[in-house]
Amino acid sequence: MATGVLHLPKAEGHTILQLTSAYGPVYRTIKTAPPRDATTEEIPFVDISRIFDENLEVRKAVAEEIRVAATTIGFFYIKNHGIPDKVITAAQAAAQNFFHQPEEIKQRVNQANSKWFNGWNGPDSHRANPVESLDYRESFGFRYDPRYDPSVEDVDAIPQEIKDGFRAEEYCWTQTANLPHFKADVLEYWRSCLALARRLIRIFALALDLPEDYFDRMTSHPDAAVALNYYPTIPESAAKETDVEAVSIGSHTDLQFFTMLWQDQNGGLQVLNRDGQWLNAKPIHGTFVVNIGDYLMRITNDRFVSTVHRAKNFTKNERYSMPFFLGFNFNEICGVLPSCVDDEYPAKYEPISCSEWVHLRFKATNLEGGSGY
Ligand SMILES: O=C(O)CCC(=O)C(=O)O
Ligand SMILES: [Fe+2]
Repeated sequence: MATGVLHLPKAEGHTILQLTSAYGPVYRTIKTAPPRDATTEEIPFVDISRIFDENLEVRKAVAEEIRVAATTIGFFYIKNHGIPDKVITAAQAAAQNFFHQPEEIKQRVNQANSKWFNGWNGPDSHRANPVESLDYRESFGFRYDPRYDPSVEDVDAIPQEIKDGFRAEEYCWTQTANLPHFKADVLEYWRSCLALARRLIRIFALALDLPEDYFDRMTSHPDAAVALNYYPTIPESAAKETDVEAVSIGSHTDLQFFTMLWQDQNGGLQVLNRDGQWLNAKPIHGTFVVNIGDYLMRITNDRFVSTVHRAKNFTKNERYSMPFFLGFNFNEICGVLPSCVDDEYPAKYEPISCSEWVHLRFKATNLEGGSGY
């Protein structure tokens, strides 16, 4: 797959990076200069305690900060997000307990047995980017289940067309029941992220000059997934390889609306800016990193950018991250948003359902994608 890349023209100090997208392979020119730390101008901090303010003008001010970040780098940190430390710590401990188990126990919940990409991905099972190394990563992922969503009063009353899109599998919990707190702690994290994401999506609506509740109906039963990522140290021998770059998770864009990523203090997340320079998005205690996904980029007519990122763990420690991915209800069909078209910029894309979108990307990836859905 990498061979096609070599025929593309390269400028001095640059190289070409191939990426997978729902539209097929795409290419970016990137600098060969080593990654450098992002400045706060490049990846800004947004204090989101203000999204709970009663005053619309205050919420609009937050939306404006998010609009600027979303239209430039496509990444920002959120602070004062209100998710209690103890919820995060418990979920991270649950992840650690899970990944530290012998392989035969993790095999019980192997994603290979799943219909819908739930469960455990073992070492060497995924390659997020076709021209980089296999991911030095294990992960555990699970998807929206209305029974665990506190905003759902009556699961039976959910319309059939929405139910048809549910992709949860209970085996994630029955096959991990040997860890007594795993299900409770991981689901508590998922629920906290879901509640925050539902508030944030209203600020995204404001940032797009839409009524604040514009996306509410489309996210009543959303494709909301958590991945627990476990990254062992990349072995030195792999780091020395020159023909293929060793990565913890290869260069990719996330697929859906937006992602909220908690990462531990080890560092390793890198974000590709518009100049093709890799920036370290260093861990900052008490924050999440939020990034725009491909679906949001599409429905904003490319105004909001879905930015390439990857992770590399070259520390001596094992690294954990816990992204929460938000998409629309699976049956929801969305075209380019009314506020993102005008005479000068007509809609570039047809309406597409969330499920079709996910399907396209999985097809393009040969099911080798990152956890970024
Ligand atoms: O672990 C990280 O820092 C990034 C993870 C990620 O990009 C993903 O899971 O989609
Ligand atoms: Fe990602």
